[in-house]
Amino acid sequence: MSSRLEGDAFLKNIASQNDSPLTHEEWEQSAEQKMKAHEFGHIRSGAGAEETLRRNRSAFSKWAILPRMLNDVSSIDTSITLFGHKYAHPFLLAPIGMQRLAHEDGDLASVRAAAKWDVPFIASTVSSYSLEDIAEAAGTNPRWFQLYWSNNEAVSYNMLKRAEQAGYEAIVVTVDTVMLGWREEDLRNNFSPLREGIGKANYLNDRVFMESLTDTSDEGIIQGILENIHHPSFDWKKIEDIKRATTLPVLLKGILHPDDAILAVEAGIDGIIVSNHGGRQLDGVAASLDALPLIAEAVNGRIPLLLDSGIRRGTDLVKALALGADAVLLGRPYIYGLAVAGQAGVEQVLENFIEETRVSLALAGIPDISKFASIKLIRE
Ligand SMILES: Cc1cc2nc3c(=O)[nH]c(=O)nc-3n(C[C@H](O)[C@H](O)[C@H](O)COP(=O)(O)O)c2cc1C
Ligand SMILES: O=C(O)C(=O)c1ccccc1
Repeated sequence: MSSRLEGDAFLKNIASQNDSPLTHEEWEQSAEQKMKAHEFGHIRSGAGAEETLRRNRSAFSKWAILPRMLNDVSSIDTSITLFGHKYAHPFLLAPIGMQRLAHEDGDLASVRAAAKWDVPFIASTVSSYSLEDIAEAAGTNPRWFQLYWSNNEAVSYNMLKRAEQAGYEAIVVTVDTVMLGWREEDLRNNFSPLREGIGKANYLNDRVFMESLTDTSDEGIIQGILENIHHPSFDWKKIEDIKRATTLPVLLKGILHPDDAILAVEAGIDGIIVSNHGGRQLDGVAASLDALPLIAEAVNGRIPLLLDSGIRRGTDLVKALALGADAVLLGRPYIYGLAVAGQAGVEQVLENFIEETRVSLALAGIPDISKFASIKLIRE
């Protein structure tokens, strides 16, 4: 796939000869054509009646930007600093499990594409390749590790240690998935990628997990994963334990209520990812964009706020940052790139997102991200 954009963005956009999909909707359509219906359905769908999935998009169109003019935007600095690390762009790749559903090379292709554009990658607990293999493919590119708590706590702590040893820079603890949401698409198709072993790499590589099994057949391993990943007794006490167990910054992913954001700050948490898991967990909850202003007010700058669920283009990023986010996560869009064309597809999706973000920041009058306070949004 040839590069759409090289050199000056304006001239490049006009001269583009690239015939790959452009919008998120086009990538989604191409992915649907390539994939088996139940596999595509697992990625696309939300929980329940998909109210939240739809709301994640409509929330963005309810806000309109009041850009600033005459700010000299000839050079745009998109870099941000989180936990003492400087990152080139104000976005990261969201943790998405079982990427082998989309492409054989799975997470390895995604992390290589991320490395090409200096975009940090968040590896999932239920990845298709182990966190060590993903780290090796990342090379020097920054990566974070997303932890799903295991009922066998020793497995969780061992995964934390492995992530530290493999050079991960932060731990993302997902708190909205103590059990899977009511996923009607998967129920209809009787499909569970976890049951098919597509997300087992981190467990196979975990000495503590493997030694805990009485039955180490394929079936015994899957059973062990299912028993560990269903963790309804997860609570704030364990969050404090996790915080004590690692030297890395710890973020909570899946916070929507401002009071939970305050508890997170009080527990010494280093960052919050405002998220509703892409509408895949509790249906009917607020769009993360709508929860963000309340959380920003409660947290009052004490720790960084990230946001995901519904980010599809550069202008979405501008709105999220204007409402108080320090950075956003890109989810389904890069998985569709992966499904359509492997690493090259993810590279193309990221390149378009980076370039649209750059143009959007320039036209909003924001030459560098620290100037965000100057732009306003109005609610339609
Ligand atoms: C197929 C799929 C798998 C996911 N797996 C994980 C996961 O393993 N861990 C996690 O914390 N979030 C997971 N998520 C949620 C994403 O990290 C992110 O919150 C969500 O995709 C954001 O919504 P969006 O993709 O619509 O923008 C998954 C999402 C999808 C679509
Ligand atoms: O599909 C998901 O959204 C997800 O996060 C997940 C987590 C564990 C097992 C299967 C899916």
